[in-house]
Amino acid sequence: MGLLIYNSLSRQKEPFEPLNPPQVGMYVCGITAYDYAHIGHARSAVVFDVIYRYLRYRGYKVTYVRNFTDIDDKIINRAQETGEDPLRLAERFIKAFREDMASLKVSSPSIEPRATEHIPEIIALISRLIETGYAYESEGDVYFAVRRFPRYGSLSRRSLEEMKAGARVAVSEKKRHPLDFALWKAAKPGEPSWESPWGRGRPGWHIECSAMAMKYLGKTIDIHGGGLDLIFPHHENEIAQSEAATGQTFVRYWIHNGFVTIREEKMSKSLGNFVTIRDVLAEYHPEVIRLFLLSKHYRSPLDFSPEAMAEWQAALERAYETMQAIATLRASSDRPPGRKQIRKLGEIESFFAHFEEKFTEAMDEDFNTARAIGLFFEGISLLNRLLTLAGPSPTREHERLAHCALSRLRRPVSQILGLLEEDPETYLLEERRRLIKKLGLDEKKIETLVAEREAARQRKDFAKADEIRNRLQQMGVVLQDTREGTKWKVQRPSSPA
Ligand SMILES: Nc1ncnc2c1ncn2[C@@H]1O[C@H](COP(=O)(O)OP(=O)(O)OP(=O)(O)O)[C@@H](O)[C@H]1O
Ligand SMILES: [Zn+2]
Repeated sequence: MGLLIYNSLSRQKEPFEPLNPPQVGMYVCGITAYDYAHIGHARSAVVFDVIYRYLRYRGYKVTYVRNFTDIDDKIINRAQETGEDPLRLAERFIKAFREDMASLKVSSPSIEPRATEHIPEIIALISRLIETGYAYESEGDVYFAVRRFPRYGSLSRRSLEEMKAGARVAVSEKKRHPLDFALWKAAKPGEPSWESPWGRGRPGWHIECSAMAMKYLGKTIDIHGGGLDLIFPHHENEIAQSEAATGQTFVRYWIHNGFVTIREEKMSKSLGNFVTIRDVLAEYHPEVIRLFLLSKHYRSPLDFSPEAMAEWQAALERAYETMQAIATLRASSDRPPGRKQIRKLGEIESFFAHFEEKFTEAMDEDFNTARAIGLFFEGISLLNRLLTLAGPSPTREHERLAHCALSRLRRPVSQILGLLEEDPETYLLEERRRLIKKLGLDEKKIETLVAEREAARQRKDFAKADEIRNRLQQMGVVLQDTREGTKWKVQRPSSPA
């Protein structure tokens, strides 16, 4: 079966059939650049990054457009508070957002248009809406007349009356209907503004997305995405503006991601309950953040908490430990494995032979990353079982199977989810350093003690060696004597021994 996508418009899963396969046009509403992005914004970016990666993996040629809103009330208000030029302020936060995305290994969209660079397209679209009677000018503003568009409300499935009651829209003398929304706003003193047929002013928020989406992707686009909060009014308005102007279907599949919540409440700047991507990057490896963000189906709510982060951090560390153990596994015995072992190894081999198929089946079901991640960890458990079966003297068969299984596990996990892309040794060292810092330990001191114990063992002073081992243990440092010398690890306070 092919890819199924839950379409917010029909409220059901539909087979994905782009208009002109293998081309796919995808537009996602990006940030309004007036502050550092929070982990809710990161979810939207990472979810659509994985959708973008998966469509390409499935052979589609995707043009992915994600905009920057670089002129808006929120930007102007913030700039007034800081005394900065609004366009400079937006530029600063766009730069910061790009840095955050690079850290999180979010692939760059094909095009990242900005509202202020598309004023002529926006003006042309508004002019067309006025000509066809869908929009009207009022004292230098231009509004969209929602009553002229009978399908208004089809995405959120609400009537004008229900929307009016729910949205608590500002009543304005300038508007013919309370739900009419601004396409163009007359300039106020001191605000950035552009020339237009209606005098100087600036575009409203909704029209920029219609203008930019249609400029780069045509009148009908395959996928349009954004967070759940954008369904009404933003996406409802985008449909009205675009379809009124072209007479054609604007979007074939609407995809909306659920919220990152904090104690069950939407993480948002206005509520002040947010944690920036930067804050989280200071504490966790980017792959831990990606893993957390993909750990639930993209439409479900996802609660952010230090406990949840610690859980995924420990899980990913175990996966890298397994990878490291397999990377260093070398056959030390020439004999073939015993009969009982052969059966068990056969089961493991069969799981990995079908791994990619099962993984894509999960992703085909409306990008079910939660199920794909479940498979990933099932694979890690099986690799650990394989390591146990291999024991201290692995055969060539163990070595072959371990390496083959790991590469089969790693391929889709890395290509589609953007995980397991680090060198395991480097990853584990980095995580150890992070933990040492968090626990306030002294790495140099630990290294010295480990070396002193090694020296005591060499001169067969076992009492001294044991004493040092105990001291290290009290600090949470666990020693492992291997053929390549003594290795050490810091125990995570909450993790079981
Ligand atoms: N808590 C969240 N969880 C998931 N997605 C979110 C969350 N907050 C915002 N988004 C999504 O991130 C994208 C960029 O959002 P935008 O910059 O418009 O947010 P905002 O409304 O300014 O943020 P806030 O809601 O914090 O005020 C949008 O697709 C939006 O739906
Ligand atoms: Zn938008």
